[in-house]
Amino acid sequence: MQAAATTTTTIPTVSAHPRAKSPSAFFLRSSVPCRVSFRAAPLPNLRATAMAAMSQQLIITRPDDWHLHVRDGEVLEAVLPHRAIIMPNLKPPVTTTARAVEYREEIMKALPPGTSFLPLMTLYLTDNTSPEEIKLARESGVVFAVKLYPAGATTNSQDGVTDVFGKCFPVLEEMVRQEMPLLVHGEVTDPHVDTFDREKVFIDRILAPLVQKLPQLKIVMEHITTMDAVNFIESCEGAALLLQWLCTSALFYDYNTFIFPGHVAATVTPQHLLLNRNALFQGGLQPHNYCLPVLKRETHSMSQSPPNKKCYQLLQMHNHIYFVLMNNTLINCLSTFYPGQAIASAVTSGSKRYFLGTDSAPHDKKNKERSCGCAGIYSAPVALSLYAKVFEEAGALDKLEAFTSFNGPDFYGLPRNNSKIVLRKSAWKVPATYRYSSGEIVPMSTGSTLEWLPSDQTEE
Ligand SMILES: O=C1C[C@@H](C(=O)O)NC(=O)N1
Repeated sequence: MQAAATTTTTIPTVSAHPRAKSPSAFFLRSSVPCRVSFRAAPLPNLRATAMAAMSQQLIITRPDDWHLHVRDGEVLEAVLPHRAIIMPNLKPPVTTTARAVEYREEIMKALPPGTSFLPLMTLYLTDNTSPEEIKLARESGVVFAVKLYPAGATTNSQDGVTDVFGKCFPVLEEMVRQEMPLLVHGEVTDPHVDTFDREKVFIDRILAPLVQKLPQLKIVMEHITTMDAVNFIESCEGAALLLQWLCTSALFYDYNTFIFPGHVAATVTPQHLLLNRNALFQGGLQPHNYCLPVLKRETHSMSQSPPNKKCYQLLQMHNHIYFVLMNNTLINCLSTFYPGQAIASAVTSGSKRYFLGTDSAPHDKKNKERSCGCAGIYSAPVALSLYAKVFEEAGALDKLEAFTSFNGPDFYGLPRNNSKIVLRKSAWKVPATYRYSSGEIVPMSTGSTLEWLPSDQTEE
């Protein structure tokens, strides 16, 4: 089982906010520009002095979470954070605007008075969702996006979509008209496709054709796990840039009349940056590292060595050419030449196409450890420390804030948060479990020591 499980902590609650010193407290409230400062701490007061290890700190704009599961009932109260896109895969799922409005109220009721938290609600797309529902969703002012789960792809996805083009196309067209983003769990569920290939096949069969058919649709590929996904995102970006360049050149008149496939972005979880599939089997079966999409090969995630930025830049350049040539072989060759750390390289490169989405998915410990355990990793309390670790190891701490706090709101056309948080270079131990009223939840990196400690910016 997991490494050293020694301490237990009460699960961080919203009421702990905004002055809480819990590592989870970084996630709350909203609001504009920023400053990343990396500096020697001035030891402003006694508390700071007590933090002997504190020698560096980062002040960044308060992050958001663009992919979060807060559940309902007791777990909802236990895990609620900040401004976040709230996933709709409850039991039963949030398939209508009316239910989304209700669920939002439940979330707001779970907040202590005075807490400013903005839940951005989503609709769960089914084969039977109607274009009228999308209009209602837009009119409600509450529903922010629509989530596509291929039926059977993950937790509570049995009511998801069975045939995107056959059953949902009119709805997707309406989403374009309503400027409603589509959030995608990008895995096919075809039993003949190997679990580890499901993301790649989804891109080939669904996502690439969808971008071609509806290039105006804003799409976020959630929790990407493979180099294939990075290539896809870069290809869309490359094609958009190239078309823009061609159209602004003397050959074409008004490039605004053309539609660019530049509306595709991705969220990335801490686990898909830091862990590979070995983490599922190290020293025995590790249910708390099981999530969907499942962890992938080392070549897709982070390695011990820092990602090679030169390789990434080359890959990006070739991708742009590739998109023009539409030649699959070329990209496959490139994957052979530049293997490894695809996701970490992309995320830490400074590209605006990637942003923070933890997919933090709490399940009670007993539901994770039973004979058929649930998929989902509870990362909310540790996520920011882990993202900081990835950027630090890549020598790219100066790009952390864009990933956590700018790229998401910029892509969605929302204001950036005003408030700041502090990340101190100060070792802290992740509790073995977080308790809530009916049980306990094991967090990612349980029992281990992390180096970046987030908290609200309360002084100076
Ligand atoms: O997409 C998802 C859903 C999530 C959950 O538990 O809701 N758990 C996962 O591992 N992946």
